[in-house]
Amino acid sequence: MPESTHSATQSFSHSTQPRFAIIVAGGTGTRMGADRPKQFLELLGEPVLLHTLRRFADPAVEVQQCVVVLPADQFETWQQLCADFAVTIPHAVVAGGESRWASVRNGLAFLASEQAGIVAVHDGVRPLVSAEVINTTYTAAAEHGAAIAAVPVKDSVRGLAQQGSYALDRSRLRLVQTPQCFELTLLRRAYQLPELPTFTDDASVVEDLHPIRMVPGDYRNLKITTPEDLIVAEALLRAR
Ligand SMILES: Nc1ccn([C@@H]2O[C@H](COP(=O)(O)OP(=O)(O)OP(=O)(O)O)[C@@H](O)[C@H]2O)c(=O)n1
Ligand SMILES: C[C@](O)(CO)[C@H](O)COP(=O)(O)O
Repeated sequence: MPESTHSATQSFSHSTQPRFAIIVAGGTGTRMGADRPKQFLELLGEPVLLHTLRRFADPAVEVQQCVVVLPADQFETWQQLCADFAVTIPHAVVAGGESRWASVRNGLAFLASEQAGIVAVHDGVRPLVSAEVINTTYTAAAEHGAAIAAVPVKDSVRGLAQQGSYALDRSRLRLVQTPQCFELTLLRRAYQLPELPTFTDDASVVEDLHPIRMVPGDYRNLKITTPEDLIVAEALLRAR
């Protein structure tokens, strides 16, 4: 596998490659409006972030190294939660940045530069991700260089016009989830580019360098963003 290339696309080995995970939990959860960042709120008695970390510690997923990105002022909170919940899952903790983009960049910088393999970026607030979705995304990225989980749009969708609105063809749209998996050197190159003002996900950082493969996500893999998401997430966890 080339360490770096100037061509628009690279070809990647189909063989099993080492797997790394960056779990981004460096946000403050303004839309949740809770008394603490939403990654520390409890679902069925355990912090959201602990549920998420467990998903990546599942032996069925075979992740070699897991990096958790946290707000710099929340290290002690997490340390205390790990003690309270007797967490023994090995993971590194790295300080996040002002934006999700900066948090991913910091997580990436932690992974040793000589490492090669596939890295998953996953939201710390998507605690319901299944081993199947994680494995499918890693496998597709090992084959194609870049793969993300996504689901078809179920509702009708309209765009905003200067006056009124217009219908969009939902069959050509997908809702993007995490994990988003990439060949490590590709993601490193992408995160050397300037931060996009429209940034919301890693695929948008990589797409100018390499095509993004979409693999089936899961409607249950919801992102906890606003208070009603906690109710749905608890119901889904109970149904597991
Ligand atoms: N500076 C940031 C901002 C976000 N995230 C993480 O990116 C994921 C998705 O972001 P989002 O749901 O927007 O989380 P928050 O930024 O915390 O929420 P809000 O936008 O409502 O403030 C979350 O796991 C969040 O912790 C991060 O690591 N660093
Ligand atoms: C990456 C992501 O989860 C894809 O849906 C999402 O874009 C991140 O959430 P944000 O609220 O836009 O930061």
